[in-house]
Amino acid sequence: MMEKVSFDYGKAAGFISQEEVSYMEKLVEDARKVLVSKSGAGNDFLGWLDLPVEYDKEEFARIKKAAEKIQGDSEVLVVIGIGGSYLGARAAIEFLRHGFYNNVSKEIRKTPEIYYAGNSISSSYLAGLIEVIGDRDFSVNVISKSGTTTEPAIAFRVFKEMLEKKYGKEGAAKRIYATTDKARGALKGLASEEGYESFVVPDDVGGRFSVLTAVGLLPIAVSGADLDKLMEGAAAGRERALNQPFAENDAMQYAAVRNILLRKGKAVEVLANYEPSLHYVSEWWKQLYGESEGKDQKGIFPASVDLTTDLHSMGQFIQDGSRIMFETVMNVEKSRSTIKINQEPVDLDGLNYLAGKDMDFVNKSAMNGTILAHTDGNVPNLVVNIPEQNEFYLGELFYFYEFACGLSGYLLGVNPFNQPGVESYKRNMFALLGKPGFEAEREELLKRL
Ligand SMILES: O=P(O)(O)OC[C@H]1O[C@](O)(CO)[C@@H](O)[C@@H]1O
Repeated sequence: MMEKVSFDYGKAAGFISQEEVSYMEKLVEDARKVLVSKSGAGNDFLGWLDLPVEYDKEEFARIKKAAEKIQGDSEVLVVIGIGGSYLGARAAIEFLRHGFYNNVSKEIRKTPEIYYAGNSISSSYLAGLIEVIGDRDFSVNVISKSGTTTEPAIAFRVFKEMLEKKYGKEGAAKRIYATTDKARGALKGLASEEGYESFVVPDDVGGRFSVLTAVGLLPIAVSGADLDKLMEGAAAGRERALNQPFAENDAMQYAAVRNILLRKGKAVEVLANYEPSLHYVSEWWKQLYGESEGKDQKGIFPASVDLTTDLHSMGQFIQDGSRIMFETVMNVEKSRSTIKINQEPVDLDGLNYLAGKDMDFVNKSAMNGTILAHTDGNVPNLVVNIPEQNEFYLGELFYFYEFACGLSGYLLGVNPFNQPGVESYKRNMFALLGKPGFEAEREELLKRL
């Protein structure tokens, strides 16, 4: 059988019977029909379903060209965006490229350093980044679907001014790449006015589902990763998700099993990895599931841990704290590199019993031991197997999670494709900042502070 990203709930057998899973089959099958026929809630945001096979080929070629230009004329790329407008790119670059991407020598990396801005409002962070760039040549990819999000807009103002000081207005315009709505929003207006090269976030693709649009693809291409392979993997994932029957359909089974666990009171899902380079896959996943399912006072709270690191901090809680969670382990089957543990003539550190073994053997033993320990501690453990860290499997993994998320939202009875809840903090912040139009709210809030 061809290797693939796969889902395995075998270790959760003590918590979920085969029968229960089979009861879910019809429900998940119905959810798939609703999703694929685009007849459910939020159906105007389903462009991501077909992206791996129906993307804009002209724009795809332009993304690769722009990436080459940036690679040729910039030592640094600053990716400005927040939430779905940066997490996918960051997840992909960290998953696919060197573990110390920005720190390793240019000879090894071969592509520009990549930094992220506009994902907080910290002036210390931005000032630090400006120092890191120094007087080196750089370009900016500013990404905002709405084109009006405060965090990236502020960061962009700062970097735009820096670029214009350094290269003049015209020179700066050639180093600014704007990824935004095709017609609406302040960023679109700015891009047209100033003549920035622009890429489109399609109307029917929400931020958290946009990694396979220009939103993710331009920064990923600049990092030197292979976009074609990424899309191929996503297309393979799509093929399986859309067409395979429940018994062989990993995305459908993941949606079914997490829904069963939620109904048993497991309201938290902890996504665990054993590779630091998967940290941002978890961050991307948390937004995907959190924004899609956390509404109408419902949903599974998506949390994540980096292991074995967090076994020495959060491990106690997972093993023995409130029994509110299940755990989903991302298992990278074949590690990117191997390091052998050598024999020492005198076994002072007591590690000679591991001599001759690869570190990855130790890592996998830690993983397997932890899965069983947490299972014994009444935390159902699910596993997502990833054959190895390459573009193809990452594309497959992205699609697997996205498709399962759509199904899961429908099983929960929510609209998985909106995010009305994120507006509340924005309204308060605008009111406190004195943004025109928020005067009444401002009075009320000031009384409460
Ligand atoms: O791309 P935009 O419009 O700047 O939005 C960034 C992020 O902010 C949100 O709209 C939440 O405020 C997310 O859904 C989105 O991914």
